[in-house]
Amino acid sequence: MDYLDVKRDDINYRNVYGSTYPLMKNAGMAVANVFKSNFGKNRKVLVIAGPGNNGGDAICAASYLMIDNDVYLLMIKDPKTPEARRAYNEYNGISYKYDEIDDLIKKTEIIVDGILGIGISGNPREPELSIIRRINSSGKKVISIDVPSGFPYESVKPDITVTFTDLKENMNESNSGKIFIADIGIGKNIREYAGPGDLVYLKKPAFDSHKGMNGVLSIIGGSAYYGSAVISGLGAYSCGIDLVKIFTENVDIISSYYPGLIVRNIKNVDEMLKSNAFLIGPGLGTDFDDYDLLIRIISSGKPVVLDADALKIIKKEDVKCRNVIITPHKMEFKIFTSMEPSEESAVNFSEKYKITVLLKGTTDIVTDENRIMRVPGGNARMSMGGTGDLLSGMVSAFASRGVSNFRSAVMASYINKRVGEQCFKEKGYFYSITDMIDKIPSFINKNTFY
Ligand SMILES: NC(=O)C1=CN([C@@H]2O[C@H](COP(=O)(O)OP(=O)(O)OC[C@H]3O[C@@H](n4cnc5c(N)ncnc54)[C@H](O)[C@@H]3O)[C@@H](O)[C@H]2O)[C@@H](O)CC1
Repeated sequence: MDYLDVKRDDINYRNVYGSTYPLMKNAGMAVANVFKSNFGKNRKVLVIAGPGNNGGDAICAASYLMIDNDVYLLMIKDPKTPEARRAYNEYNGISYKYDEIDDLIKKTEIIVDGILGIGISGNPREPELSIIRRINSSGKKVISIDVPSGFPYESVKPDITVTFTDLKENMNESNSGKIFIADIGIGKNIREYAGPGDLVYLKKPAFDSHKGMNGVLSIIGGSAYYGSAVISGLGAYSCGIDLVKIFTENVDIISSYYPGLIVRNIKNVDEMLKSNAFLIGPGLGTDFDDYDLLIRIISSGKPVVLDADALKIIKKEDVKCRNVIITPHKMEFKIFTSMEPSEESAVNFSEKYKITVLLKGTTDIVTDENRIMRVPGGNARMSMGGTGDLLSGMVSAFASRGVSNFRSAVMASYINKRVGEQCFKEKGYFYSITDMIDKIPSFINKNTFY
């Protein structure tokens, strides 16, 4: 688990329950419970709280620890987040300021470290760095909250770390002491169902970006249905990527649709293979006969999304252990996998073939060999032609921007469902695919770059 995973969970929890404060209280209680089982009670405890939610957890822990210990709460700075402020307002004990730290350390037997959690960016600055060093040279027992403060840079060396939900990247006993993993109440309904938090994986383009840095996508299609490749291309552009190139036999026709699309003859393989990701299938037709080209693309090692007719042409054996995402509806799933379409089949297939599966339905299922995510919603109008092309365009766009296959599929599915719902609200059963495309940029813009 890394910072983005935690952020994702928090946003989705807040989206469902309104506030993450219950998680903070549970985190504080988990720390107090681990404290009690390791150090007993009637101890002199210094709880050091930073300004973020890690500090909020520390304040909540102090509230629970006060019940059967002497607690000194040291606030390094004023709490900055709404949850940490609430924890501080509800705290009934006395709190101390940074300049009293040396006296407080002397007085105490055990230090609870809630200075910096997983929200750290860069090496700890002052005064946090000095506090980390003071703690390490104090000789006191230390229990860290979520991660040792400063981690993964110069950090507290605790005896114990109570971490939440799952181990954080690169944590081990030599940098974190004895590790306890606490469940703080992020249930399956948050972990396995998509929400706006699933958009955290899209990175903001660098200020000095130049053309091609933020995704170049090759679409192989448009041989039989010209518009399908165009819809995928427009969907991809709506996700903020730099270049969308369509490789097809029908260059003149497809070029006439939209000036932003780069349309090339399918024989320009060298140019095609320079992209960051590929989408094979929209409008490709089942008569497409250059199988060697498709295998060359799949063997490139870059992310490849297979949709529509590609799922009728390409054999499942040829995608095994490849960097591939498939986006079938139920019938395509059946044709491609020879399995009855269901959540269980999608999971089994992705485990066996080690690829990402996005099985479309009233609830989309996204699964790779390790995880599953469900994306419910949408409406009956989404059975119109083009919604699948739009979805696969978005999946491949995110993959071209360096988002992992699983996260690209979840993000695209979530956006597709919500945008379809927005259109339904405005136009009922009478909206069109271009209505959906038009709504994508503002939806993404509203839900990214926290
Ligand atoms: N889903 C979860 O796992 C939950 C996690 N919670 C806690 O929330 C923490 C993350 O909270 P936040 O995102 O508020 O982040 P943190 O509290 O870890 O840190 C953010 C604060 O540190 C400052 N900061 C960042 N880098 C710094 C540096 N290099 N030197 C000095 N100061 C620096 C920032 O200005 C900000 O005030 C987790 O570690 C965990 O303790 C809980 O509150 C509840 C839910």
